[in-house]
Amino acid sequence: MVTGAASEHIDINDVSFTYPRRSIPALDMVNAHWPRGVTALLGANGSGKTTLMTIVAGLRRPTSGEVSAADGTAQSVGYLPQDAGWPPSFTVGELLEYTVWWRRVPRNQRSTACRRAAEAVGLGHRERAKIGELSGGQRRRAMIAQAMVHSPRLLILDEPTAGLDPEQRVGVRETLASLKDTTTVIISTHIIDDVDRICDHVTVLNDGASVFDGDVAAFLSPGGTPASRDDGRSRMERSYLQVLADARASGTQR
Ligand SMILES: Nc1ncnc2c1ncn2[C@@H]1O[C@H](COP(=O)(O)OP(=O)(O)OP(=O)(O)O)[C@@H](O)[C@H]1O
Repeated sequence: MVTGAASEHIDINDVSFTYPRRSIPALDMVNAHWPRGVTALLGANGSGKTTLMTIVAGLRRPTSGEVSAADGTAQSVGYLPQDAGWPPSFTVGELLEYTVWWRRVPRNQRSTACRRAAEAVGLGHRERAKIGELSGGQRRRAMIAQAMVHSPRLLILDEPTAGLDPEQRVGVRETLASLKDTTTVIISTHIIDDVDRICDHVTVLNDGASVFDGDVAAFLSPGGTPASRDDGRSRMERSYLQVLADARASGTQR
């Protein structure tokens, strides 16, 4: 459960989680400190990103450890699950109106909030379109709008740019970058370019353990960038692979 703390950070302290009927923990003593701005949560399939996001979003309790957040942040969370579903007969506008209602946005701010969120994801002209009739990328953007329509202080997005075309991805990145000053945004992604463009902070999970947690500058020079610069990999990719190689060499994996 997320508890209050005086700092602006989200602090993840020794968080472990084991799914029922599983012997191996999905998260094993994870520590991270997420500042205001955009944090990328990286890691291979099955490394524990979704599990950690659901715990920070307050949807699961850790088996042990705790997550603490600045006062008020824990009550103001937006969450986009990886497989967000919604009744296909809802229109984009209805989805947003329903969300501001149950998120208790003051009545006189609701229509502005809905319009802003729809425009932020490039769906300002599609408010009357049914969710079920949107393309996959448009539907994803509608769900991002739904996660942020109440201006949460903590916005957690599980693979927000997956399935988007390059133009849409740029649009979503710009939207997230515009929230940097007011919101703690956590995104999980397999798209390293996303990290390079908008993230301030990086956390890498490997087999349920946190193997890197720091700002982008530190991520780009984890003990020296690998020697070869002609391997066709970007700086970010080299750093990511280096962090994983170091973790595996030092046995920080199961
Ligand atoms: N509902 C569940 N019940 C049991 N085990 C689960 C459940 N959900 C996830 N796991 C296991 O927990 C571990 C972490 O999974 P998680 O979905 O958090 O990883 P992830 O990093 O988000 O992966 P991906 O990049 O594929 O989305 C995996 O070993 C997975 O098999």
